[in-house]
Amino acid sequence: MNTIVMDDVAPAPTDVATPALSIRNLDFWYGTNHALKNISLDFPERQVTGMIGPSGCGKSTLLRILNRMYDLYPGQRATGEVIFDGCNIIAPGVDVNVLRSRIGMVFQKPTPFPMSIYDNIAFGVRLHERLSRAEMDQRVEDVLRRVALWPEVRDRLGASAAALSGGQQQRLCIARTIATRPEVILLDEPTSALDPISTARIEELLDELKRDFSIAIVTHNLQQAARCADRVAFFYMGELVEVDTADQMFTAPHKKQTQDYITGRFG
Ligand SMILES: Nc1ncnc2c1ncn2[C@@H]1O[C@H](COP(=O)(O)OP(=O)(O)OP(=O)(O)O)[C@@H](O)[C@H]1O
Repeated sequence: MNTIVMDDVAPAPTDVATPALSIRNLDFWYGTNHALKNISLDFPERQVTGMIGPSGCGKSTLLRILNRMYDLYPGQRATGEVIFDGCNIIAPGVDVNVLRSRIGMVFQKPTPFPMSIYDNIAFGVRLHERLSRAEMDQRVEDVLRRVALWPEVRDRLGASAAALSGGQQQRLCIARTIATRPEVILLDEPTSALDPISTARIEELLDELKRDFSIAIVTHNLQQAARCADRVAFFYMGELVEVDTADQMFTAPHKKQTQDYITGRFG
């Protein structure tokens, strides 16, 4: 297992049995725009955590913090702690390449690399591991089977990934993400560009993947959050309003803002 850092930190108090990730007192700024305010949230191991809330409430911003995507942009700044494997991953000194192999990200629009189906998967693996050709072939097959894409592509692994359908491309992107064997998978509205059948297949896949991975998903689709998530966090204007089990959130949320949002009174 590659290590990310540097200084260990004391475990944070938590309300979940085993958090894969713990956010404590997190603030985030885009220049002077204070986009996230004092967020504390745990992501339980091997569960799906759904993040919901109206447009602009900070869901995607939070997801991008979790694998340090904001590092790429000057003027964006986070304070607080995100504890992963005993380290604060937003502190200086973190190896972001290792971090991104252990906390993988899948985007809204399928973003296969402009290369073959095989190389889309092998590319990231080669950055972190030295596998023989046979081992790499096996890794590619394993992850394509895992996302239920193998029967559709086994005879054309050398073909361009761009020739796949949108739903197939998104499953390839998930295969690419799990190929480096991360502990956490972040998904930012992964089905919003897909048809209902492709969406259902991705949702089934999430249910299967949570046996091995801890998953955080941002979605605008409340039915999707109810179907896929074990826990749901509701955000509003940069603040975390409420987090609870999906059952509780969709049947009897504690806060009025949550209730108004899930019953469609705003958003
Ligand atoms: N690159 C940026 N520069 C400046 N402000 C930004 C940037 N990206 C997002 N913001 C602002 O940060 C806040 C949170 O945006 P974010 O995209 O995280 O919200 P969201 O809940 O994911 O919205 P949506 O559901 O529409 O994707 C918003 O006020 C938004 O305008």
